[in-house]
Amino acid sequence: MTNDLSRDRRPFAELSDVAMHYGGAEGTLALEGVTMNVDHGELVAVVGPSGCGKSTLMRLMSGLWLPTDGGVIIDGKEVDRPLSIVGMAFQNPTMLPWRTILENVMLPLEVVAEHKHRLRSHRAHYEARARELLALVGLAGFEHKLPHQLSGGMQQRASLCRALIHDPKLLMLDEPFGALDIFTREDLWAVLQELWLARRPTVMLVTHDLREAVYLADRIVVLSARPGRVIAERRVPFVRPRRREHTFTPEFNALVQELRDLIDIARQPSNATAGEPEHVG
Ligand SMILES: Nc1ncnc2c1ncn2[C@@H]1O[C@H](COP(=O)(O)OP(=O)(O)OP(=O)(O)O)[C@@H](O)[C@H]1O
Repeated sequence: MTNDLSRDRRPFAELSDVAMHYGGAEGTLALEGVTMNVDHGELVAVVGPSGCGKSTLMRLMSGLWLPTDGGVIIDGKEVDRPLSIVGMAFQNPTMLPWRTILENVMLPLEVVAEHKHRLRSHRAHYEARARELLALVGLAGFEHKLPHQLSGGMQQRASLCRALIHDPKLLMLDEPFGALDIFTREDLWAVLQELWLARRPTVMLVTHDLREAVYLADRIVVLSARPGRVIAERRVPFVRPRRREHTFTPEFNALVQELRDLIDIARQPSNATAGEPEHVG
């Protein structure tokens, strides 16, 4: 009992002095000295200059790569292999073109060993869950369409459902709305917020869009230019659910501007090896 309680008090994700060196000593140092925690159910956005190691951070947290230095602990366990408790969505929704939207959403249940068994015995339950998610993102009635029959924004909605179908404890979103027009993107911020509020998975969101980070995140982590280090963190104080009209308030825009200034500083090469991160909020 005591152990369970103490485990619950631990952050959900703990990164300690993490470094990632691709291709050995002569290769690319993508991240260095990254130390950060993420709480259970927290939505953290990671921003930083292009190529600073944001996607690398996501790969290390999901166990797709192992760090060359330091440690990553997720949900109390050292990460030493790809995690099955992760759901992922990327800039490109990568739906399998020959499968219907419903079949694409169900895909993670078929490929992750521990879910395969459950799918066999509880197919009706999972299919109902897939339909429920699709309805939540506005895709009721499109279950039996093929991906090419949907717009990019609709495919991205479906890919969020696919990332959530197995109720992952950790949702990794790498530029999920980067390829979409601004109107669709803003619609999907609201959709994502609703999905997150419904079940509260821990979410890591990589984005180049600072308005997106401020709209969605509880906390924003700013990385330096490569090798990426945490140079600042900002807590986002705005109440939820956030709405589009909030993005026009002076407080919202002041935070976006502050992040923009931090990234400008981060982009200067001399700041890639800045010292202790600055924590605010
Ligand atoms: N598999 C790999 N092998 C070698 N180098 C890699 C690999 N993946 C990434 N890198 C390098 O590591 C650095 C960080 O890449 P990463 O994709 O993590 O950055 P990013 O911040 O996500 O980039 P962007 O903002 O452009 O999406 C880059 O210099 C990249 O070229």
